[in-house]
Amino acid sequence: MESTDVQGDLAQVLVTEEQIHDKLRELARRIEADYEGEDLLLVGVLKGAVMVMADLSRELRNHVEIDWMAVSSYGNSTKSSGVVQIRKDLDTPLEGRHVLIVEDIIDSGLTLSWLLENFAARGAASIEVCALLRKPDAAKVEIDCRYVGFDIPNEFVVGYGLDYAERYRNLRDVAVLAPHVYA
Ligand SMILES: O=P(O)(O)OC[C@H]1O[C@H](OP(=O)(O)OP(=O)(O)O)[C@H](O)[C@@H]1O
Ligand code: HPA
Ligand SMILES: [Mg+2]
Repeated sequence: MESTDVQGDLAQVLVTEEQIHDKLRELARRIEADYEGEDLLLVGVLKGAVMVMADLSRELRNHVEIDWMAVSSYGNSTKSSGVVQIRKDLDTPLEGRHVLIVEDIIDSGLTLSWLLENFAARGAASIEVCALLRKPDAAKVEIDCRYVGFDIPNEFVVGYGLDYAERYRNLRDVAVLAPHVYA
């Protein structure tokens, strides 16, 4: 039978639940100040950004709307296919809106670079990015990200929304996936 020992699949916890929540609180205070008096449209990138959106949005005390875009480029792999596929588009027109894209991770940067280009064509008043995690050593394109939670090493991580083959999204911490799981 397949192993059910989730902890045995993890090499090391990188960011704990508590560190995540402290950081999101800190980022929320900056976002509130930067968008004071503005209506903000938060756009979460499904599926990975679900946890960040849930926790960040509840920290914010200004008026916000929430919409979702579903894109995928990793499939069941630990490497980006480089091809971003839209699985669900926004319900909201971006024309004249202040948009904050909420992401779990910037790895190669290909997903966000594609999304930023796609959104720019829709006439938003402003577009910024908030990402909980970023891997500086994995960047294939540079992304201008105003709100970054943690810079992490170039290793495949799971938890807090991040998956490998759709598993591990429900873990509370962010951890490095043990190589034996995908080797
Ligand atoms: O910077 P990149 O190399 O493009 O990687 C980052 C993207 O990859 C992951 O999504 P994925 O395609 O795995 O879809 P998912 O969110 O449904 O897991 C993650 O949630 C980001 O959206
Ligand atoms: O390190 C990662 N883990 C899970 N999903 C991802 N998508 C891009 N990078 C990662
Ligand atoms: Mg994924």
